[in-house]
Amino acid sequence: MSSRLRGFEPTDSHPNPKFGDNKGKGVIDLGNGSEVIHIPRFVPWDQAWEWYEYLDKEIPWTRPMIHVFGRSCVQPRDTCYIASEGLPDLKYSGYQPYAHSWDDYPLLKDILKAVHEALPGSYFNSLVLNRYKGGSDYVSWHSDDEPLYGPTPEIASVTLGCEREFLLRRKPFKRQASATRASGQSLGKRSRESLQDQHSFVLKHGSLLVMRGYTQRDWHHSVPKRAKAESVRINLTFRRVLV
Ligand SMILES: O=C(O)CCC(=O)C(=O)O
Ligand SMILES: [Fe+2]
Repeated sequence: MSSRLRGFEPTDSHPNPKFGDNKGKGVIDLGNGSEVIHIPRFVPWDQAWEWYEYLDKEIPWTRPMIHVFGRSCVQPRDTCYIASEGLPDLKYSGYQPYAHSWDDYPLLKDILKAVHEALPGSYFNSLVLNRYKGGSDYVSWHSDDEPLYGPTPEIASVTLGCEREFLLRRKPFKRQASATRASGQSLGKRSRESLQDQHSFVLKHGSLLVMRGYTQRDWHHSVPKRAKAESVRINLTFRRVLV
């Protein structure tokens, strides 16, 4: 078994070798204008491994110092930032990543094209890459609600390599909304479902997950530590910086 397959088995095959095999696509209505789309088999298995190998080797990964709750720490995963020219700078957790050019990584342009094709009407001009070297690398609870993305950002996230759990947790309700929730018996089944406070997704090799609408305003997300995740996961989150 090749080393890249350690810990992975292709549990489902790809009958359709094209991108955007939407079979198994799930749309999850989180309520109040927030929505998640999950396409478990966005990229064919072998193609996804080619992308993984290239990115693992070619991307100038860094592990910067960040500042959260008044403390400095090393970000618990590798990262890299790509952005089109002329966009305002991204800054998060006191860190301003250097914006690399799409032109230096032609494969990223191909991946961007595939994502645009899977999501008609979308337009992404920047990309945050993450590399989780094992189960002790993680991203803690946060939302990508920086003003430069606007009030309803669409964020498309591609997973390559080791599968990891992705959690969404509703931010605390505002007073009026929680009163509505407390009187839950008057709500229909669909409304009650949409008031679920936490969702979990297993993001597999080659999958695509999209957060839309008010998901960044109303929900936090995280990729928690997992002792059993022994190998590397690369994640690409495509975003649109407003100009
Ligand atoms: O790795 C993931 O699936 C999520 C990464 C993330 O939330 C981020 O880069 O903001
Ligand atoms: Fe995020």
